[in-house]
Amino acid sequence: MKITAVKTFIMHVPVTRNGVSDSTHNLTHWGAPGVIIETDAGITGYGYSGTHAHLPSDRLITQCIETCFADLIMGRNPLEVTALWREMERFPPVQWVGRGGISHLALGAIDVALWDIKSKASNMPLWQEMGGKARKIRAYNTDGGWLNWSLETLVDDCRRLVEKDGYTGVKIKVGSPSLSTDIKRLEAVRKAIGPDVTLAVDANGLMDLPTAMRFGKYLADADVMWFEEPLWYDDVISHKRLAESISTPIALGEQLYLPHNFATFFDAGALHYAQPDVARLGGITPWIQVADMALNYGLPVVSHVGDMMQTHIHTAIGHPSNNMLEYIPWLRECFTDPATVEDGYFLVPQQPGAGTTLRDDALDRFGVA
Ligand SMILES: O=C(NO)[C@H](O)[C@H](O)[C@H](O)CO
Ligand SMILES: [Mg+2]
Repeated sequence: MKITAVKTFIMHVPVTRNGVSDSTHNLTHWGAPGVIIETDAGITGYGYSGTHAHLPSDRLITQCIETCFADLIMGRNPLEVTALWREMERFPPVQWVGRGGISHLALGAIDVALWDIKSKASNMPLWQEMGGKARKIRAYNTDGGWLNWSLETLVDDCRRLVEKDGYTGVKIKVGSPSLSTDIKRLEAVRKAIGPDVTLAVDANGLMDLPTAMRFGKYLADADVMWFEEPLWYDDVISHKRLAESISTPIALGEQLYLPHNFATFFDAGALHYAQPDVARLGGITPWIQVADMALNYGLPVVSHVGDMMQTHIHTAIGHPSNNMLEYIPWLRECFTDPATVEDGYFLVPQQPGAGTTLRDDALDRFGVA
């Protein structure tokens, strides 16, 4: 099989109530800069990364695909996924300008598209291509917990997700201007959802170490399952100190671009829930490396969903380190096989491929130049 065409796209899709915030970001749309790879076998692969729909930087990602990586893979056999990933990841001119960031968001889109082709060529869903078997993955919902929600909306949304929609886990954003506000919101949500529902909090990297340490007591009292991205993303030492001073487990990974970054955090004992994201790490190929590492440290993987679950529901089923996955519904109308939750668990995808095949109308509806 040979690659015959590499075409890029950018989609910007509206988020819930047309605007969500966490401690660090405000966004009206989710960005999906991606790639469509055609082959001489008539099999087409789709892959994309996840951004905050900032068009100039989205264009840097698609330009990196078009001008830096496309020539490396044109005419090549797409089934040689790990070899092609290695060549692109260690392509000297690109490696020189950035191991991580834009080059890895671009690489991730391509690698996912190649795994999409590989799975379609085997006529299998990716989770089966990875050697997995059909199994239930529990969902937790982030979409009711945004920091710009009023206290009333936050409590109503989280209660509805549990009582009406059947979720057994929710996550809320923290990192308000004052810790007392975070504590009030945390306690109100725990009261509304009851003691048995999984509750996680996510600071998106905002807090300093003493504030996060102070918050630890309240997290324990509210039986919070994990404290996500409490501190600045690259600060291994402080995460290690925090992990040693509070009882609530630390979760992070959505901002880590390299398997080596995870190795450093694992080795330091600075995280407990690993959240690798194929859309940020450079694809499924390095995601498997990180998930294998986590397994051997006895640490669970609960991926961040920069892809809005389409590929991560496959990798979660396909890798034994995963039993749970984030759910955010924003991109469901873009795909032929949208990730779906019923009674708190993800349905097992049946279509061959990596879950990334676009509906015919997706680019007309959400495509931006
Ligand atoms: O942290 C997250 N999930 O765990 C969310 O992806 C971010 O909050 C969104 O990208 C909005 O910035
Ligand atoms: Mg997060």
